[in-house]
Amino acid sequence: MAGSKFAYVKSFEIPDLLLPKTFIVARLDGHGFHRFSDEHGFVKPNDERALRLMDHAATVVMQEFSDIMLGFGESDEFSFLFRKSCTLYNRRSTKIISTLTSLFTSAYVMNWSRYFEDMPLKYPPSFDGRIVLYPSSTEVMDYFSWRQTDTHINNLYNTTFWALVQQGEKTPTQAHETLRGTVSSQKNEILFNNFEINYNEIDSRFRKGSVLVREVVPPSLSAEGKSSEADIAGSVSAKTLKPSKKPKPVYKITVCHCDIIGKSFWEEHPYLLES
Ligand SMILES: Nc1nc2c(ncn2[C@@H]2O[C@H](COP(=O)(O)OP(=O)(O)OP(=O)(O)O)[C@@H](O)[C@H]2O)c(=O)[nH]1
Ligand SMILES: [Mg+2]
Repeated sequence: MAGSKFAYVKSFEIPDLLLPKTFIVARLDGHGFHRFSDEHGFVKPNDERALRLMDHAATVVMQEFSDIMLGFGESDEFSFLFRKSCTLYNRRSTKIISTLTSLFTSAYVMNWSRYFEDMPLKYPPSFDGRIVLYPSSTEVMDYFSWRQTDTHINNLYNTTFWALVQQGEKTPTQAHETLRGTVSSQKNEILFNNFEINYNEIDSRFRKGSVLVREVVPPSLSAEGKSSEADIAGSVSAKTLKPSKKPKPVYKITVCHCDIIGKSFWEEHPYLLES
């Protein structure tokens, strides 16, 4: 319909470009997962199948979008960090977040039966998505520390709550009452003294969440790395005027459940915050 008398309506579409040279963080969150987890019989407080499915969907997203350097997931949410120089879709905000959210959701649905073999999907799950821009690496590191601290706080609370209900035979109201105003050390004591649970021995997947890192594959281990090196050597020996190619780094995505609070994780992976 370009050129028709109706085409003026296009001018109402306002550009929504993201500020250049800033870190893009996208966070997706399951919509109404309180009900979704109940209806699909998620184990309380943590369902390993559900968490692995989230990791799988996030890996699909990171394989598709090579500008995403890091993912962090807990419960029904996943955060993704894009490299600062990312020019994906000319940094159009809604194009990025809608494509990301829809790919994550379809990957979640497509792989559901791998993780929930005996539980058919009863209705289509959905996720919301948002983008936040951060000006420097300090805020990016603090963002991920914030999410992992949240994982810890929620998991310690939920673990203690469900121990009181499932093993301590308290009603949910009584369990909430017992936990009201308690600090971490008191919850640890309740777990240890009443249920012989050492919180630090609980699976790190539950305590720390999932960290998906785009790892650099050393050139010697990557076929692409080798060919890039050959390109450089070739361009020098042939004495052509072609610009010499920098070897392209080759990446793989690894999943771990490590500590990302503070600086040491980032010092071990400095390229995550480079341009
Ligand atoms: N049993 C169980 N429930 C889970 C698990 N992971 C997530 N959930 C549920 O998902 C909810 C996620 O929290 P929210 O995102 O705040 O709740 P929500 O219902 O999704 O609400 P909105 O995000 O606002 O739509 C938790 O409160 C749990 O009810 C799990 O491993 N086991
Ligand atoms: Mg949610």
